This record gives sequence, structure tokens and C-alpha cells, in this order.
Amino acid sequence: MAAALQTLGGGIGITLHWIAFTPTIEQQATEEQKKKWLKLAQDVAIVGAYAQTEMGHGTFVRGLETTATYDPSTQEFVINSPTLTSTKWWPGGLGKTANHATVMAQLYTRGKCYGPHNFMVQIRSLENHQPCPGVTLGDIGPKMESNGNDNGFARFDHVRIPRENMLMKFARVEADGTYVQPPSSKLAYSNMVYLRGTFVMSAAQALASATTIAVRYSCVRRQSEMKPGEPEPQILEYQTQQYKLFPQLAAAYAFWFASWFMTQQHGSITGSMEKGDMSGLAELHALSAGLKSYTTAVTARGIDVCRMACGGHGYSHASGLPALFGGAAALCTAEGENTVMMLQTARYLVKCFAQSQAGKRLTGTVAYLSAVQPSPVAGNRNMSDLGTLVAAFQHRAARMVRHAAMQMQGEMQKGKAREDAWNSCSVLLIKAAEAHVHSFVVRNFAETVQTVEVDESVRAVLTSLCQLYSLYGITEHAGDFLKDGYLTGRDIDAASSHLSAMLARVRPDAVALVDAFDLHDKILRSVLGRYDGRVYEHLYEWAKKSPLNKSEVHESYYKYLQPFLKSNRAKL
Ligand SMILES: CCCCCCCC/C=C\CCCCCCCCC/C=C/C(=O)SCCNC(=O)CCNC(=O)[C@H](O)C(C)(C)COP(=O)(O)OP(=O)(O)OC[C@H]1O[C@@H](n2cnc3c(N)ncnc32)[C@H](O)[C@@H]1OP(=O)(O)O
Ligand SMILES: Cc1cc2nc3c(=O)[nH]c(=O)nc-3n(C[C@H](O)[C@H](O)[C@H](O)COP(=O)(O)OP(=O)(O)OC[C@H]3O[C@@H](n4cnc5c(N)ncnc54)[C@H](O)[C@@H]3O)c2cc1C
Repeated sequence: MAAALQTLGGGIGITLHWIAFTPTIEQQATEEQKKKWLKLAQDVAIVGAYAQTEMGHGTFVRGLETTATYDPSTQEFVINSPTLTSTKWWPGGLGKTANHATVMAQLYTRGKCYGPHNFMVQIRSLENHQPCPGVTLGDIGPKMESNGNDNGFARFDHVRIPRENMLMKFARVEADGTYVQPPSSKLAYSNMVYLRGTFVMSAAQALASATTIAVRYSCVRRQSEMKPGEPEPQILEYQTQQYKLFPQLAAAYAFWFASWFMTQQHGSITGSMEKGDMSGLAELHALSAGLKSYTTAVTARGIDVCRMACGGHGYSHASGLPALFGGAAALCTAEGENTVMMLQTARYLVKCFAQSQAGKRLTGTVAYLSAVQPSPVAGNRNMSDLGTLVAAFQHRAARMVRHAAMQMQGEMQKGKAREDAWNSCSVLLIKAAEAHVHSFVVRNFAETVQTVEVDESVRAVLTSLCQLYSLYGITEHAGDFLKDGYLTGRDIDAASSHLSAMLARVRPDAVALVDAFDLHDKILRSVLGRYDGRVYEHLYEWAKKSPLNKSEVHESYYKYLQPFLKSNRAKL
């Protein structure tokens, strides 16, 4: 799916139909409702949008203003946008493409508000595509990227829908207006958890694409002299170029492996939830929110590193890198803004820390929080050993979680309300949550490479890449590891020299490692990243297709430049 979207240049009007509307029916509709809508959606007999965000609220879902008020006399819900800021704003495909939408609205029944719930609303006629009565629709205008997608707005003026259009797999409203509670109020958000998981895969795909482009181009591009009189080397021979690109390449692999874990975890926890066991929901939410935030942020930064590593040609759309950057930037904001998502992970970690302090043995992705010793024993560590590197990341994360949680406790003991203490510690909390996710990605990478069975040499290359990823993380965040003396200055120096060795070790396999992503030219859409390496010929062909080259003398010359030059010359 991610590859298909990339081929389509970051999405079209129907993208959200596939990635959000149809999965929402799958996850939140009853069996009866699925019979009615799922096949229509799967066969694209209807086209849907996921309409949650409003002009005034995106992050704070509980603050949404759209209302769905139950009228028992007709057994209908009345969908209404009471204010300008309640206008649905941003949903992909909502502007011009969709004829249905799942609309998130505050549910009112018997005079009481029960919070945000999902409703199926027809927004355009199936006959002539005109907006349905009471619905005002439009496109929100050009964006940084993804302009093939008509992100739209919608206002509802007391639009009536049948009671059965509330997606009722979890919560229900009976015909007489009685509200039946879901097993967990957060199940209305289950589709967001799913989508955040898919964003981890999208981030991996985007970073894999950028590194494929930059590594291939760095083998075609030759510049400067390494040794006087010798031919210009491929720019990938420069250690600084390797230092820019190989950590991004390693991160792309790490994120693929993390996304596999996420998919498997999502399947197993939602499977248990189907059987009524909600115990895994909190961890699933914390992991998907944190991974979505971490991987998309690193990817956006990494794509820009790849762009700069391609010099001037990287700045051209011919490279494909600006489009990838725009796509990754969208992933940072959509489906839960990254800071807000990382704070959700921090919230879970603080709770887990408190449980661990109270003597509970933690399990799953946070088990290490109870296992790590607060007082480290310093010593000369073997910085080329993967086990040592994983332990260092876990120690760093555990220390930072403890520090943030204790700081918060301290603020509260000084009399601050919990919410104020949270806000004044939120920078520490974010950093702690990032360290936790980073440590998870490192551990998962290390565990995954150990399972490679096909070929000893493949395992060896992936192990080097994993070491490179870990060592880069340690040298980039050296202060965090040095702070309590867990690593010494000598350990950091050793990490730096191992990192240099890893750059040299990965170099001969770099092209094979990007080719292994198996990204076809049609998906990459990059002149610089072509599989055949014929960059310069195609750069020239690409430029010739610029709309400005359609005529030899552009019309703007006759309209503006010629009279301007003429008048300037006349003044001489
Ligand atoms: C996509 C494929 C692209 C492929 C690309 C490949 C290459 C790239 C190239 C080009 C690509 C360009 C593509 C661009 C495509 C973009 C597609 C965009 C699609 C976007 C869709 C959307 O954005 S839909 C709208 C999404 N909106 C959000 O996510 C809103 C975020 N806000 C929230 O989720 C909540 O409001 C928030 C969690 C912030 C707070 O909720 P609240 O109810 O207030 O809860 P709170 O009081 O804080 O906590 C209470 C309690 O509940 C727990 N909790 C919260 N959420 C959940 C949950 N989801 N599940 C479980 N539990 C949850 C929370 O932790 C608390 O627990 P306790 O601590 O009390 O125990
Ligand atoms: C390309 C794209 C596609 C989208 N597609 C859809 C779609 O299909 N359907 C849909 O419903 N929506 C869609 N959205 C909307 C998207 O989900 C929201 O924009 C996103 O959830 C962020 O919410 P916001 O815009 O309200 O940001 P805001 O919350 O206003 O964020 C602004 C700043 O405030 C900060 N902030 C906010 N709350 C807190 C807090 N509690 N603590 C600390 N800092 C905070 C943020 O960190 C950020 O720095 C899309 C958005 C984009 C960009």
C-alpha cells in the first residue's frame, strides 16, 4: 500500500478511502453494519473519507464540536456543526472525491454527552455527486505536498441519519435512546492506533526510498580529488558522505523491522481484545504512538540529510527527494501530532515506573524498566558487542524515565497540581519517551538480525548495520550515556572508532543493501536514483520536459521583459 501511494505521488482522492475509511468500518462496525457497508467500500461502490479533525481541534479529540444528537421520536441522529471552528477540516478526499464519510462527533442522547463516536454519513448524491441536503463541502487548498489528494472541509446543518449509522461494534444507542457503554471508552480510537502502526511502515518505506536514491547517486557522482592527480572518486568514498548516509540506511532497516513487530503486536493484541481481554490496549497505544512519532521524525530529518548529500541536484524535483520530504512531513503531523503522541507514550511510561516502584514486575516492551539497576558499575565496556550496546540503550532510557518521573513527583511534593507538574516536566518526559522508543528499536533490530537464517554472510552484513545504527545513536546522544557514568569518555571514544570501522565495513555492501529494498524506478520516481545509473542523460531529458521549454521564447518575454528592456534602453 505504501509503495502504491508513493507511486501516486503521496496520495490521491481515494487514498483515505483505503487507509482510513474502510479500516474504520472493519474495526468499528457491527457484523450487520459490515454487511451493509464493507463490501460497498471494498468494491469502491461508495468512496469514503475519515472526517475527524475540525478547523478548531485536531489533537484534542474530546474537544471536537460536531454533535450527533439522538432523536428517539424518529430514531435518527442529527449531525450538526454548531460553529465555524466545528467545520471538519483536513480529511483526505472529503473535498471533491468522497460520497460518504465516517464522522467523529460528540454523541448526545437523553440530554447527556457521551463523548466522541463515529457515524456513517452520506455526503454526496450517488446519482450526480451533488452535496446532500444540509452538507456544505469544499477543498481546503494547496498544501506542502500530497496535492493529488483533495483534503477537504464539511459543514453539517442538522443532517439526519438513521440510528443504525452509528458505528456500534463497541458502544451502542438503543432505539429508546439508552446508551450502552463500550468495554473501554478508548475503543472509539482503535482505528487511529491501527493507522499509526501503518505510518511506521510508511516511514520505513520513505527512508528506504531516500537512501536508495542518495546511495545510488553517490556511486554515480564523482567530485574533487582525494589524492592529487588521481581520478575523481565516487563521492560515496568520502567518509563524511558515508557518515551522512549509512546511519539513514541503517535506520530504514531498523524501522522496517520495527514495523514488522508493530504489525504482529497489533494483530495479537486486537485478537485478544476481540475475545474481551483489554489488558494489552494501553501498551499497544503507547508503542504505536511512540513509534509513529519517533520513526516519522527521524525519517523526515533523514530524507533532508539525503537531499543535502546529493548536492544541488538533490534540491531539484528530479531527485524525488523534495516529494519524499513533503510526504514524511505529513506523516509527522497527521494521525496525531508527534509531540502529542510522544507525550502519550511518556504517560504510559510514568505509570509503569510507578508500578515498578510499587514492586510490580513489568512485562513486554517496558520489562527492562524494572530490570535495570539505578546505580551503574562503570568499566571498560566492549563497545563492539551488540549485547553491550542494547544494554546501554536500556540503561539510558530507564535512567531518563526515572529522572522525569522523579522530577514530576518532586514538583508535586512542592505543591504543584499533577497537571502543572506534568507540563513543567514535559520536555524531560518527551526526551525520556524518545529514549525508550530508541532503545526498543535498537533491541528489536538486534533481535531480528539474530534470526536471519538464510545466509551467514547476510546475517554478518545486517549485524554490522545494526552495530552502526547503535553506535551512531550512542555518539549522537553521548551526554545521555555519560551523565550517570554508565559509559565513560573512553567508552564513547571506543564507540566513535568502532563507528568509523563500521562505515568502512558497510561501504562495499551499500548498493546491495539499498537494492534489497527492491524499490522499482516507477516507485522511486527519481532521476538520481535510477537503477541503471544513467543519471546525467536522464537529467537532461527531464529538464527538456520543463513547461518553460515548450517554446523557445517564452510568452512572458513579449508581455513583460521586452517592454521593460525597451524602456530601460530608451532611458540610456
Ligand atoms: C500513509 C501512507 C503513506 C505512504 C508513504 C510512503 C512514502 C511517503 C511519500 C509520500 C506520502 C505522502 C502521504 C501523506 C498521507 C497522509 C495520510 C494522512 C492520513 C491522516 C489521517 C488523520 O490524521 S485522521 C485524524 C487523526 N487524529 C488524531 O490522531 C488525534 C490525536 N489525538 C488523540 O488521539 C487523543 O485526543 C489524545 C490521545 C491526544 C488524547 O485523548 P484523550 O481522550 O484526551 O485522552 P487522555 O485524557 O490524554 O488519556 C485518557 C486515557 O486514554 C488513553 N488513550 C488515549 N488514546 C488512546 C488510544 N488510541 N488507545 C488506547 N488508549 C488511549 C490514554 O493513554 C489515557 O490512559 P490512562 O493514562 O488514563 O490510563
Ligand atoms: C496531510 C494531512 C492529512 C490529514 N488527513 C486527515 C484526515 O484524513 N482526517 C482527519 O480527520 N484529519 C486529517 N488530518 C488532520 C490531522 O490529524 C491533524 O492536523 C493532527 O492530528 C494535528 O492536530 P492539529 O492540527 O490540531 O495540531 P495542534 O494540536 O493544533 O498542534 C499545534 C501545536 O500544538 C502542540 N500541542 C497541541 N496539544 C498539545 C499538548 N496537549 N501538549 C503539548 N503540545 C501540544 C503540538 O505539539 C503542535 O506543536 C490531516 C493532516 C495533514 C497534515
